Amino acid sequence: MTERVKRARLIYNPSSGREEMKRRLPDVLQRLERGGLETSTHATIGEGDATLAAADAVARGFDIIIAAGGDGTLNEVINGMAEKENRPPLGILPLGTTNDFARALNIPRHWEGAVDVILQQHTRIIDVGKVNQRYFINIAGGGSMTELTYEVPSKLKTMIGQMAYYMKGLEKLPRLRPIELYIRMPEVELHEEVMLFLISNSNSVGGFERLAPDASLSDGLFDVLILKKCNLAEFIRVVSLALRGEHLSDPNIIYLQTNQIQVTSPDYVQLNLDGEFGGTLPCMFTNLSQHLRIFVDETGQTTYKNTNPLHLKLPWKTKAGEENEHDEEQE
Ligand SMILES: Nc1ncnc2c1ncn2[C@@H]1O[C@H](COP(=O)(O)OP(=O)(O)OP(=O)(O)O)[C@@H](O)[C@H]1O
Repeated sequence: MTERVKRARLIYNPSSGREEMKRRLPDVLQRLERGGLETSTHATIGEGDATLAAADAVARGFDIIIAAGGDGTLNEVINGMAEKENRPPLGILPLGTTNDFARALNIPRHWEGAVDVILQQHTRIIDVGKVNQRYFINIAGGGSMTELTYEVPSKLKTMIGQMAYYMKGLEKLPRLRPIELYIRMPEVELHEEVMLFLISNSNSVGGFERLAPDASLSDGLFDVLILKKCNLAEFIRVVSLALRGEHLSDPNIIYLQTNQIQVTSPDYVQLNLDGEFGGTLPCMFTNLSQHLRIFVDETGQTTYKNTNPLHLKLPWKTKAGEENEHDEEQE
């Protein structure tokens, strides 16, 4: 009996990164189709649209959802899926500016490699963070500099990419100020003046690849990093230590793991969720352990080596119902 062809819903943000998806869409669709995935698309039109599109794709019974764009688009898609009972596996085409989450999962930055990872159909189950009624998969945070990611205008990111974040960061440096936080976890309670706090699910955040070195995407725990009140010189020193992954022993840093954390403040504190504005404190963060399946490369290596033709082991039959040749990928 011929296996049913799998149906995928590709939700893409045409404005992400350097607008690569606009140019690549026909190639992406052709590669997915040739790999046996019958794919329809939804181009997002603005904030929140990817959430609606993802919820709609779950309701319509798609076998696979694919999010193409940056961390913001990915976060919106997850928000449309996380509440649902039957959550199809999620593919990621990292076409944004930073793509922290894809980096943490070793998903190739190149569109062909990323499509091939989906076609291999190997998934990894990961934790999802819930904060009040919203969700994140990579990081939540508040305090100095954490507003950076949503304050940088999309146009500037299209023009100069990652550099836009550095420019905005420098602009904000002289205005650093501490916030007063009450932090409650099952293990400990803290009352501190802090520069910033980060609640991380992965170890790759904002281009800092060793920010939370013990973070695992599927251990049911958040890694909590708190930078205590300090002056500008200390702040810059800790940031440069963090770039090398050497910040954890600094006396200004508190580093903990937990599955639940409540954060309140008498100050007005905005929240950053996966790079997007996520409301304000107070917040309760809960780790939804092993909540979502994501397509990743089985070997942990980048699969993309060359352009066409496809030389993949496909775990399902193609649209025509033909057996796959199970070619080994070739150099
Ligand atoms: N058609 C659109 N035009 C402009 N903005 C859009 C459109 N569709 C969605 N958006 C908004 O763009 C935001 C940011 O997009 P996304 O994160 O995908 O790309 P990016 O900002 O380039 O990358 P990164 O987040 O990795 O820096 C989304 O959260 C969404 O609200």
